[in-house]
Amino acid sequence: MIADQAQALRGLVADQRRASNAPRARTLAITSGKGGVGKTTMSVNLSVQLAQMGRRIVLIDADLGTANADVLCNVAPRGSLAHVVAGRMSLDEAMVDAPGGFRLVPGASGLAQMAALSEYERTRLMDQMHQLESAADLIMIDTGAGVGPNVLGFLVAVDEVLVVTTPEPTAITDAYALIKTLVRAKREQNEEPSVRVLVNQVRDEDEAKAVYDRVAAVCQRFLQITPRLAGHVVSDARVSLSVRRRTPFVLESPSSLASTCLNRLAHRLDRHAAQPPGRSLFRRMTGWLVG
Ligand SMILES: Nc1ncnc2c1ncn2[C@@H]1O[C@H](COP(=O)(O)OP(=O)(O)OP(=O)(O)O)[C@@H](O)[C@H]1O
Repeated sequence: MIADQAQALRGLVADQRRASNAPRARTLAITSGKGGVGKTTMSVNLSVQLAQMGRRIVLIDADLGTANADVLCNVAPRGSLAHVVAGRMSLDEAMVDAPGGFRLVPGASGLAQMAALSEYERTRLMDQMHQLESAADLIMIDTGAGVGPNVLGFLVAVDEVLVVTTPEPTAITDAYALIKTLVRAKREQNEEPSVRVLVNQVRDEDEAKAVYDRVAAVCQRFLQITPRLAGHVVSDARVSLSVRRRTPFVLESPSSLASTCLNRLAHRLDRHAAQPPGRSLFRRMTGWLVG
């Protein structure tokens, strides 16, 4: 049985090598050091905004602790990442159409640690992820907060990491701790991560710039990297209202200050996404998933 699975995996890797020149989606993980900073709210609204700009967006809710993107979007999940991992559904079957035109793979709060998956489960997840790469322009992965093994595996595998923080000192400290862990993990593979910082719940652009400067200064001093500023989103009562109404704020209040910020962020990320991608998500995940 194990020999069969290993053979299947080798076949899969060979297939992907052959297909490595095919166009593929860029991959972006949205993460945070501290919980509750607005990571999921930003993931959902960014997905809506980019979809409305004509991009094919898939958002995977990989927050295994508190998966709730489906709740924010008010969609009824047919299945989740747990069903995909268990082999009961394909990623395509688990995906649901979400508001604004993006597709969502609902999360699975009860899913075991990725590190604890069996070889069959890992192989299956890799295969499914790879199939997705040619069916989307951008795959966004909403990870859990902090730097557990599940989160780190995704962060190391994607093209780019968007770290969400607020001006709270604890959120800033935790954002730095997460970037530090990511930099170390990437350097073990002789790579440098591409990190952007999104400052959420600020008064204005000046406050966002001050928060970014603090994060960038410690990163430069202790890690010798300079993360880029992706943008900011102001603290806006319409955001929490839209969360309660389970409608993305960029749809419910398109002319609000928060929506203006989100729009700017989406255009900036989209410009960046136009650049040619590097290694595929599948290839990057191989090391992590094969273990
Ligand atoms: N820009 C903003 N203005 C006002 N409220 C906001 C803003 N961004 C997020 N919030 C509020 O912060 C709360 C937490 O947001 P969210 O659930 O997206 O955080 P999270 O980082 O994904 O949390 P978790 O760690 O639990 O996954 C929500 O109630 C949301 O309404």
